[in-house]
Amino acid sequence: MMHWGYDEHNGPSRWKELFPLATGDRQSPIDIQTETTKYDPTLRPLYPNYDPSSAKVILNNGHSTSVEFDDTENKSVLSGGPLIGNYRLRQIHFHWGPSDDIGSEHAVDGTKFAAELHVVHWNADKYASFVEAAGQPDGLAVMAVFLQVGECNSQLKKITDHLDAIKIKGKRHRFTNFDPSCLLPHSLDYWTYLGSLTSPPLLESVIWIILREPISVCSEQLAKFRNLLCTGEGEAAFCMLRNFRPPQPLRGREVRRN
Ligand SMILES: COc1ccc(C)cc1NC(=O)Nc1ccc2c(c1)[B-](O)(O)OC2
Ligand SMILES: [Zn+2]
Repeated sequence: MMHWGYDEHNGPSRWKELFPLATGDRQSPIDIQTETTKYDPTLRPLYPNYDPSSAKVILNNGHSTSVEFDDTENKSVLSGGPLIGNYRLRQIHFHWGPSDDIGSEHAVDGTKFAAELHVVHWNADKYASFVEAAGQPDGLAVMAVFLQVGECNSQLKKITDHLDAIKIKGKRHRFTNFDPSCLLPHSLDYWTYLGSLTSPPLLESVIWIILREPISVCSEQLAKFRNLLCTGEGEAAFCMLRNFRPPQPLRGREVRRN
């Protein structure tokens, strides 16, 4: 396998050949069995507090499209929920599939959504950098939001309108004055569990916070994500039709809800 991806020859079923954590006991995503989630009265409300000027750039990294934020100071942070202290916003990105009936990474009682937004934060109270935090069991906090196919999402349009400019892998475009809270649903009720990155290096450093209410996305917007290329300048063009990892074994982990 030359470089990991989501095709038959380099996809999730083969990642364990290069990334042994793939078979670890706190891997993500998972299928959330809502009947076995445990209400925890000690869980606090989520408190996202983002400064739109932290947004810097939107890019195509060959595996997804991401908006990167200035994480050199605590300008945009997530606190509350299951978290101790402030987790600093680093980037947001999306996962989707080749058709509207699949695409999310986490599932709910076996049901997948059309796509999934990940809002990635790192524990800047305890660690000096994202990469250091990514190696620690309490290093990262990722808020996941399900995208349910239906009405076009006018807030998501701020992202999909820029995808043509970053069609090719490696392309980046200035993208500022953007507060990712605009992509959150009305309710910030959530499930939470301990897991991992869902793509290599699959590090087991993520406190997952999955919002229970989805946001909407329409087929035309999903088609724009699939129009991105996972190939670079001068390479044979291949579209980014899918970039989701299927659910992984729970291995006895508890999923709590507020
Ligand atoms: C330590 O990992 C890196 C080190 C240096 C660079 C430049 C990139 C990475 N990779 C990385 O952050 N992946 C990554 C980060 C966060 C999330 C995911 C993947 B996801 O599971 O999809 O959602 C949350
Ligand atoms: Zn992700």
